[in-house]
Amino acid sequence: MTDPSDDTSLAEHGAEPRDLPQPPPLRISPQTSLFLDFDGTLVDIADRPDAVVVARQLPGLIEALSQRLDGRLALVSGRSLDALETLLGPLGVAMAGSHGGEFRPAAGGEVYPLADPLPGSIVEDLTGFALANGGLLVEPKPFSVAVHYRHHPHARDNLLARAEDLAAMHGLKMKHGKQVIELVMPGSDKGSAVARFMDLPQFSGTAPLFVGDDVTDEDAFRAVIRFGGNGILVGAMRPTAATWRLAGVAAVHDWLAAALEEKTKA
Ligand SMILES: O=P(O)(O)OC[C@H]1O[C@H](O[C@H]2O[C@H](CO)[C@@H](O)[C@H](O)[C@H]2O)[C@H](O)[C@@H](O)[C@@H]1O
Repeated sequence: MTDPSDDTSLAEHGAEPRDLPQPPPLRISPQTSLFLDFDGTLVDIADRPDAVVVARQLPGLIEALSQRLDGRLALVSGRSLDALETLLGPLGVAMAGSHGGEFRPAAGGEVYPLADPLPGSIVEDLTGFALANGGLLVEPKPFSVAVHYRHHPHARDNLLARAEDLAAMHGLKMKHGKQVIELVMPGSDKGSAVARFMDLPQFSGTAPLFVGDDVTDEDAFRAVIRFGGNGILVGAMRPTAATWRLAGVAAVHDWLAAALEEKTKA
């Protein structure tokens, strides 16, 4: 581990927080709805965004759970919806992408913007910065842009400063994920995406669970609590609004798969 943002910020908060218990088994019931983050939750973090390995059984597992939950499952990711479908295939589940900027309420249905498009000048500015600083990876998305410094740790502080300036100049939100700085259009985050899903008839009145690993998932953890649900942190313990914790991606897969097995046995 080379960067504290991979191990989201024990250092920033000083004292080590008390650990969280494991979640109870996931129950397939009309009161359950499920929101899943992608990177660090369903796939392990890799060197580059396009280098993640999607487990062969993962798309089928997500679709089967969504079917068993009668559509009360959504992926809520910082990635664009296009990037998610490139990696997972044309998945028949609800999704929100670009940190909540892109909202697709139904499998294969229309995509609604929850924010204004990111001005092209922001991507141009950051692309210039990336070239001038050794070639950082710039990942433009419809409502946000990510600049990855995983292979250029020396550029982190200058990138943070540049992104802070751009955020202040253009009224954008800045997010510091796992060795990535993202500028996001205001008006959407993972919490507002969860709230939009909870307005839909199939999610309404359920106790939502959100499973995520990153600091950008904290908005969603707080949102599910407002709806009477709980957050599940994935990975190492850190200060969090989550209630429970799973150790890593493999533990998430096991927890999800066990719910299907339980249902099959019932
Ligand atoms: O909300 P998520 O689904 O967790 O997406 C968060 C960001 O994930 C991706 O970047 C992270 O994963 C990469 C692949 O493991 C890794 O190389 C990078 O360092 C991580 O920051 C993705 O590229 C971003 O667009 C997402 O916002």
